[in-house]
This record gives sequence, C-alpha cells and structure tokens, in this order.
Amino acid sequence: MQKILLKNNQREIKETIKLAASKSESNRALIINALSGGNGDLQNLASARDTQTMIRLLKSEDAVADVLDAGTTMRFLTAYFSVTNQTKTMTGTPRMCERPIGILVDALRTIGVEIEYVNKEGYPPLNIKGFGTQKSDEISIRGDVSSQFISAMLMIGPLLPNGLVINLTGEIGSIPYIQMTIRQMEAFGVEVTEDWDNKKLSVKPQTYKTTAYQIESDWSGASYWYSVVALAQDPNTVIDLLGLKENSLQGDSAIVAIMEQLGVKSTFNATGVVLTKIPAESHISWDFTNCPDLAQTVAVVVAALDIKSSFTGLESLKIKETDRVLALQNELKKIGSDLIEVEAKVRYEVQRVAPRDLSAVPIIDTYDDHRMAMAFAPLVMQQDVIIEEPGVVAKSYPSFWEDMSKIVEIENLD
Ligand SMILES: O=C(O)C1=C[C@@H](OP(=O)(O)O)[C@@H](O)[C@H](O)C1
Ligand SMILES: C=C(OP(=O)(O)O)C(=O)O
Repeated sequence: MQKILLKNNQREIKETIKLAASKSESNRALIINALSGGNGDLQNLASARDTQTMIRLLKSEDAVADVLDAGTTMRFLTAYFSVTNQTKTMTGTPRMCERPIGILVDALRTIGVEIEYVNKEGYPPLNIKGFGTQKSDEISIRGDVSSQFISAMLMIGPLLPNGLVINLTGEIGSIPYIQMTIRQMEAFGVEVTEDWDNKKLSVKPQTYKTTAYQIESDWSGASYWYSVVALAQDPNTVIDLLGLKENSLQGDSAIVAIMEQLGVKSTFNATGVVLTKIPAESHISWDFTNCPDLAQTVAVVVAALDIKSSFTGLESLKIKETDRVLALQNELKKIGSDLIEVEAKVRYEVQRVAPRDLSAVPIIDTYDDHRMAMAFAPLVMQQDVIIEEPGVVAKSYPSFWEDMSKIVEIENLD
C-alpha cells in the first residue's frame, strides 16, 4: 500500500497556488460541446481523471464505456449516448456499480430510450440499446438522491424533438449544480425556463451553438487551501489562489462564507482570491444540501480547531465515492473527534471524544475517496500526518500533492 508522510514545520507560508480547473464545469462543457457538433474551443479543461475519462469516452467507439469512479461521467454520458442513439454498455468501478442510477434510467425510459440493467436493478452496469421516437415530453425526477440525473436530462432536452419538461419532486439537493448546468447551456445558446416555485424546468427543442468556453478553477479544490490557512499557526499566513471568481457558477464557492466563520478572510482581485487569517468563531451551523462536497473539508477543520458545530444536509454523502459519513466517523476518531448523528438522519455534530495528542502521527485511510485525502491533509499545519493511497486525488485534483509540497515537506513511505 502506498502512503506519504506530511511533515509539520513552522515555516512561514506566503504562497501562490494555480488551482486545478473544475471537473463539474468541464464535464458539462464537454457534453454540451459534443451535442453542438464538437467544434467549440473549450479553454482550461480540467486535468481531473473524471474529465480525462469523459474526453476519452466521448471519442471512443468501443461498445463498453468504463467511467471508472466518475459520477458525472456515468450520469451525463448515459443520457448523451441515449439521445445520440449509440449502443453502449456503461460500467465503472465496483463502487460506481453501488451508486444508484435508477432515477435516471426511469426518466430515459419515459422519453423512449431502451435501456437495461446488466445485473442489479437500479445500478450500473447498463446496456443502452437505442432511442427511436420520443414517447413523452414530460418527466418527474426526485431531487433528493443526486442532482446529476437532473443535469443529465436537462442537457439532452434541446435535442429531443418535442423538448422536455422536468417536474422535480421532493427535496432538491445540490441545486447550484443544476443552475450551473442551465447557465452553461445558456452559454451555448440554449434557453431553459426555470420555475423553481413550482419545481418545473422546461427546455424547448433548440440547437446548441458552437462556442468558445472558459472553465473556472475548482472551488471544491480551493476549499483545502482554506483549511490550510484556517489551521496554520502563523497569523501572517497568506495563500493566493489563482483562477477563482467571486460570482462563480460553482455552489462550492460557499466555502468563502463558511471559512469566514472558521478564521479565513477572502479578498478577491483580478486573478483570484487571497486568503488571510482572521479570528474564528466558537460555533458554526451549516446546511450542506447545496454544497455536499465541502462537508469533509469543514468537518476536519472544526475538529482540529475544537469549534462547536451543527451540520445538516449530509444525506447524499452516503452514496458518493464512499460512505463519507462513515469514513469521517472512522478517521476523525484518529484525532480524538467524532461525527455524531444527534438527530437521526437530520443533524450531526463534530464532537471531541478523546484528548488530542499533537505528537502522535495519525494514519488516515482514504477509502478510494479523493476528498478524504485532501480534507485531512491540512492537519499537517498542526501535526505530522500520514495519508494512505494518496493517488486518490487524481479524480479531481491530480497536482494536489505537488501544490502541497510548496508549503510542507512530503516523504514517500513506500
Ligand atoms: O453535477 C455535478 O457536477 C456534481 C454534483 C454533486 O453531486 P450530487 O448531485 O449527486 O449531490 C457533487 O457532489 C458532485 O461532486 C458533482
Ligand atoms: C461526489 C463527487 O463526484 P462524482 O459524484 O461526480 O463522482 C465528488 O467529486 O466529490
């Protein structure tokens, strides 16, 4: 098993980080560009494995499309291959085959796509068999499992001969990701009618226009640099993050407001955002429904700073790269904390359960989850830490360790 040791030191940190590009924006731009004819100039596409997998599979003529562990790639390509009438088997890692997709399959079947499960009902692998005539122009989709099903259906909507009306039912999670999809569709010349009061999204038949599109840096990836500043001992720590915008399409820009409470000030300029230290508050309440990917970042920071916390909106964490609630519970214990479910299925608190020993070297398991590795790495601002299987970061932020090595020493323990 591969592992690395991150060594705590008291070096002054004044660093500029050129952040990785957003895989969410990249994967939407790639699908929409392909649906527009494939000739748009997509600038700053992510080096993330999820995006590289998308690029590879869009070009491939193989009958099997293996998305590895990329959720958006699985969900968006399933809709894309359906509407472009390509016969494909969609598969992925064992974990991907445990992540639900039945809601998307039902929606595709409703509009007339012939699609079958290879093994277990509701989960990949899938066989996409073809799309003849459009059977229905109206679908209902539950909003509380994954917004990626809604984004996938929205993006193919303009290609459908009769367009598509999507009725969202129940609680809707990750809404900013749905809005990101709509804004990117608009950037490619397509209009979507949004009626959030009645939970109805409508797309008329339209043609995507070939467009030059610039991808923003990744706010989810930025969150780990916020953690570094929050946990740094030196009050003069400064990290300059390049390529981020104050008015972002990405809901994870909520990290600005969260970290303002946890001791990090954000100052935007023409090239990005500068992070500096300010006093932290003693308590934070946050609902992660709209920014689930930030939960691990924030859980580790509040544990490390002993800030009282109350978290809601963690439901979708259980069906991501790993069961992130369980993974957090296991690994936070290694620094004397725990994520306690204080109200069943609703509210959690990070609580101290044992004294913290800063001379110990916690060994953090990463559960095939890039965000476990990156969320726990900033602990190095307080103590030495070992990260197992550090290569997991490649899913969204392949240069993460290279960037970290600008501020701390990293030793390979193979
Ligand atoms: O659409 C997207 O790009 C994403 C949506 C979110 O998933 P859910 O909608 O499943 O919460 C998020 O967790 C994921 O990392 C990326
Ligand atoms: C959940 C994530 O990605 P996906 O669902 O696209 O695999 C993530 O990047 O944290």
